Amino acid sequence: MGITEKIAEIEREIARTQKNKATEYHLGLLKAKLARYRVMLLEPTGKSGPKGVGFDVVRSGDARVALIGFPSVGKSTLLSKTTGTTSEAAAYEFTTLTCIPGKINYNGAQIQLLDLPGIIEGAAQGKGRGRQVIAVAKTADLILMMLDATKGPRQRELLELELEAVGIRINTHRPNIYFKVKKGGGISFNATCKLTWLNEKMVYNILHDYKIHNAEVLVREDATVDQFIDVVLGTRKYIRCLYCYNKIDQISIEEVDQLARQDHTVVVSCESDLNIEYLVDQMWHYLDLIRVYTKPRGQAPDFDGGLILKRGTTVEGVCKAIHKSLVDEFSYALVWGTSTKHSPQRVGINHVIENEDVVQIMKKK
Ligand SMILES: Nc1nc2c(ncn2[C@@H]2O[C@H](COP(=O)(O)OP(=O)(O)OP(=O)(O)O)[C@@H](O)[C@H]2O)c(=O)[nH]1
Ligand SMILES: [K+]
Ligand SMILES: [Mg+2]
Repeated sequence: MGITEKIAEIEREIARTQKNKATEYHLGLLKAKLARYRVMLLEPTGKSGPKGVGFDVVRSGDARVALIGFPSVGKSTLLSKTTGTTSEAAAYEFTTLTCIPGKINYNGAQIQLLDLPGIIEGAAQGKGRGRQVIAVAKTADLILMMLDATKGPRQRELLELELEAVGIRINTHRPNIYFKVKKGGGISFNATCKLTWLNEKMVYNILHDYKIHNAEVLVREDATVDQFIDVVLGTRKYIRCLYCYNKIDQISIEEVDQLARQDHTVVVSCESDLNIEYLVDQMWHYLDLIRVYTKPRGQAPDFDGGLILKRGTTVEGVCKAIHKSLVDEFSYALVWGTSTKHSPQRVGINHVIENEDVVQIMKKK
C-alpha cells in the first residue's frame, strides 16, 4: 500500500470513529500516525521528488508574501497591479506555471510578492504543482490567500485543509509546550495548568508511536492532541494569513459587506481597482514590521534610512542587519525610544527593540 492510500485509510478510520472517552486514546494514536505519514509524503527521501524548476526564487527585500489560491481567482492580476512586474493573466486556468516575484515599496520597506500557480484540491498529496507551491508558501512571512468573491465558502475551507495537511498553521501561535528528547530517564510529564485533552497516558502512547521513550514534556497551556503532535514533529510552520476576496465588482454591496466582516479579511477588485491600497496597507500590518534608526557615534540618527525588521527583534538582530561581524565586536548599545525606561539607555545584545527606536552600537575596544 502506498503512503497516499495509508493516509486515506487512516482518515476514513478517524471519520468513522465516534469521539468519546473509550476511543480517545485510539484517536490520538491515529492522529499521530496520520501526521507521520503526511511528513513522509512531503519530504521524499529519494532524489526522485519533483524538482521545482522556476520555483527557487531568491529572497529579496524586507519580507516575503506568497499568493495562494485556486486557479483564475486573480493572483497574477494583483501582482501586475501592485508591483512593477507583469505576470500574464487570462481567463483560462493555470495561466501561471512558475513562481513570479514582484516588489512592492511601502512605508520605506520592500515587500517581495510571489505570484504562484493556482493550487487544486489534493495539492498536499502532490496534485498539480501543489507540492512546489506549498514549499514556497512555507518560506513566506505572510500568506495572502486569494479567493473568488463570487464563489462560496468551500474554496476557503479546502485551501485551509491543504495548508493544514502540509504542516502550515495559520493565524495561530506555536503551542506553549516544552518538549525535549532525552538519552534516558523515561518520559517525564508535567503540566502547569488544568488539561482537557492531554494526560500522561495519551502523551506516552503518542511518543511510543514515534519510538520516543525518553523525553521531558511540560505542558503550559490547555493544548489539544493535535497541538501536542505538532510540537513532537517540530517541523510546523506558523504563518499569518490574510484572506483576500477578489472580484467584488461581480457581487452585491450586501454580499461585499458580509465578506468584509470576516476575520483577517480584505475585499478587493483588481480589475476595477477597488480597495487595493487598503490591501497593501493590511499586508504591511500583518507582516508586523518595525523601523529602527541607527546612529553612528557623534552623528545624528539616520532618519531617512533606517532598518526594517520583524517585531520582537533584539539588538543582536540589529547588529546582524548592519553587518555579520558586528555581533562579535559588540560591547553594548545605547537605545533611545519606547523600548527603554530612559533615553538613552545602555542595553545588552538581548534587549528587544521597538518601532522607531534609535540604536547606537558600541564596539569592544
Ligand atoms: N470581474 C473580475 N475579473 C477579474 C478580476 N481580477 C482578475 N479578473 C479576471 O480573472 C481571470 C483570471 O485572472 P488571473 O490573474 O489570470 O488569475 P490567476 O489566479 O493568476 O490564475 P492562474 O494563474 O491560472 O492560477 C482573468 O480573466 C482576469 O481578467 C476582478 O477584480 N474582477
Ligand atoms: K488564469
Ligand atoms: Mg496566474
